[in-house]
Amino acid sequence: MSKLEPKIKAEILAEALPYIRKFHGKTIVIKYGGNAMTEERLKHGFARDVVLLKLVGMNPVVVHGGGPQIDNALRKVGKSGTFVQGMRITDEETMEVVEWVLGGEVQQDIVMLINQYGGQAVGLTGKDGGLIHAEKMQMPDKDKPGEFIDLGYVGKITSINPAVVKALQDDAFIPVISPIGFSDDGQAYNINADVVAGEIAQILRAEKLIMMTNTPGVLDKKEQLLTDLTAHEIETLFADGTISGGMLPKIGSALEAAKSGVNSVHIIDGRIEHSLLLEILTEQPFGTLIRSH
Ligand SMILES: Nc1ncnc2c1ncn2[C@@H]1O[C@H](COP(=O)(O)OP(=O)(O)O)[C@@H](O)[C@H]1O
Ligand SMILES: CC(=O)N[C@@H](CCC(=O)OP(=O)(O)O)C(=O)O
Repeated sequence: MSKLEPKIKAEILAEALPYIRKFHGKTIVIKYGGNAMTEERLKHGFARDVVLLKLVGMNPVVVHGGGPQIDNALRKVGKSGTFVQGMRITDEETMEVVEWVLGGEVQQDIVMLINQYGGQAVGLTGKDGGLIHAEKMQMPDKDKPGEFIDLGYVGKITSINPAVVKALQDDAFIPVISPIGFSDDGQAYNINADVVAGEIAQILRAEKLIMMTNTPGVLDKKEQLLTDLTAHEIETLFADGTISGGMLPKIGSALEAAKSGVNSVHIIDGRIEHSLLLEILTEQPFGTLIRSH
């Protein structure tokens, strides 16, 4: 940016005006994936962008992940992560690690950085204000019809109470949500962060849901970026195996959010500096747009 001529810099800033006006007062849910926060430079850029969005009048709500960070912590205690359809099998010891990595380290790191850049972030887990109620997830076993795979303490969201998030937004705070849900008896559950982001976006009637990850967006079998996907095209990608691993819950949640009225849903490359600003404040198409039909 500093190498650009002043005229071009000014044009880029002026280009942002209609978007600032359009999204003023609107809720933007940002899923910040663990794969997009592996470098310090990216984390700082992300925090600055979130603060900028808040200062120009938008209401960013951050839902963070931390899959790679959980993997690192598990390695230190001699464990390795096992995933089934993008969900981590979570035994009791893993759940403890998930709680301190997500609800502790990762969340507090993001809160601190946002505050460092002049924002007022507040970290929440599902326990705070009864935000995320969950129960044990039952995942059907594809190979054994009628049977389920035991994923341990992986949670399915039963309800979301957005009151605490709304109160914080009204008070100029930036909520930073960890994907940990709780049952009535106080059991913690590990929930995929894409699923939480999708449901939070729906319940808050967000204008936008942006999922920041470590690919340019959704890729086809030849690794080419798919800039735009309809529900029907997504079904085909699921069926022919183009989508796998962590992209399964991501696209599933993105599509659900689009169908439930979130105006625009995007999967973007969080490894590109200021990718959030590029998506929200410029004309340039960026990543994959998920359409409801
Ligand atoms: N069709 C696809 N297009 C892009 N990425 C895909 C696709 N299918 C599977 N993936 C995988 O999904 C990953 C992103 O999901 P995930 O690892 O959960 O990231 P995050 O931490 O951002 O949620 C990519 O790094 C890639 O390995
Ligand atoms: C059930 C389940 O898989 N939970 C995820 C929660 C973190 C997450 O979703 O992180 P990313 O967004 O970085 O992938 C996990 O344990 O990795």
